[in-house]
Amino acid sequence: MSPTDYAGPAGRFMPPPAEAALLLDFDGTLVDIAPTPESVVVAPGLPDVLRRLRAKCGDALAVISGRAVDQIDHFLGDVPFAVAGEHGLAVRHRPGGPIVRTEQPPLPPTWLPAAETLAAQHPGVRIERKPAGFVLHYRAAPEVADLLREVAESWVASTHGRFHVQMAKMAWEIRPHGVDKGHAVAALMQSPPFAGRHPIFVGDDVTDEDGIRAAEALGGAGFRIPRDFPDPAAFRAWLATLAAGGKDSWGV
Ligand SMILES: O=P(O)(O)OC[C@H]1O[C@H](O[C@H]2O[C@H](CO)[C@@H](O)[C@H](O)[C@H]2O)[C@H](O)[C@@H](O)[C@@H]1O
Repeated sequence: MSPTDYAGPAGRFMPPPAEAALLLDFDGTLVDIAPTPESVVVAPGLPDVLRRLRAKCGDALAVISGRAVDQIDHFLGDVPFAVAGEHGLAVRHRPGGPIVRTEQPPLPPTWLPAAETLAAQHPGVRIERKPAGFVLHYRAAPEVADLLREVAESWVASTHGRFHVQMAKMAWEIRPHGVDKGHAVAALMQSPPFAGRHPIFVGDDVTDEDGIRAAEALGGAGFRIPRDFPDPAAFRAWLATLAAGGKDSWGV
C-alpha cells in the first residue's frame, strides 16, 4: 500500500506520515481511565510505539492534556516532542524548552480551603490541585456529584466569567476561562516540527472537542473515543499498527 492510500478510521482523512502531526490526549485516550489520577498505567510497549510514530512524523508528536505538564513528564518522560498541559494553558514546544504559560487570574483564596472542607465531609471526594485551578473528583463518591457542581458553580458565578466549571469524567474542574485545547493545537502548529503538517488530534472528552475542531480547521482531522475507537485499548492497537512498516508509510 502506498503512503497516500490509507484513508484512516471511518474512511476519514489521514495524511501520510511525512505530512502528519499527531496530537494526542492522555487520560481515556493513551491510557485507560483509572480510579484515581495517579493510578493510571502506561501500557507496556506504548512508549516504544509512540517513539516510532514520532520518528515517522519527523518528531511531530505532542500530548495535549488537561493534566499539568509535569504529570505528563512523569508518565511519558521524553517520549512526546511537545507537551501542552492544563487544557492548553501551559505549552512546552520542544524537548527541554521552557513551559510557556498563558497569564491567568489568581485563584480566589477561599476556594481551596472550602473544597478541602467539602472533601473532608464527603469521603471519596478528592481534590487535584493545578497551577491555575483545581479538580473536584467524585469517582469514589458519585452521590455528591450534583452537590459539588452546585458549590463550584456558586464560586465561579462571582468571578464574572473569569473562571468556569468544566465537566470532566466523574469530576468538575474549576479553571480560568478563555484558553482551551484548540489554542494548544494552534500554538503547536505554528512552529517546527509541526508547522506545515496536517494535525491529527485524538481525544475522548468534552475538552477534546476544541482540539478536534482546531485540527479540522487547520486542514487536519479529529478522532474521538468512543465514536471512532471503542476504547483506549483499541486506539493503542491502531497506533501500534500505524507504527509498524517502513519509515515513510503507516503500517496498515
Ligand atoms: O485531557 P486528559 O489528558 O484526558 O486529562 C483529563 C483529566 O484526566 C484526569 O482525570 C480523569 O482521569 C483519571 C484517571 O483515569 C480519573 O481517575 C478521573 O476520574 C478522570 O476525571 C486528570 O486527573 C485531570 O487532571 C485531567 O484534567
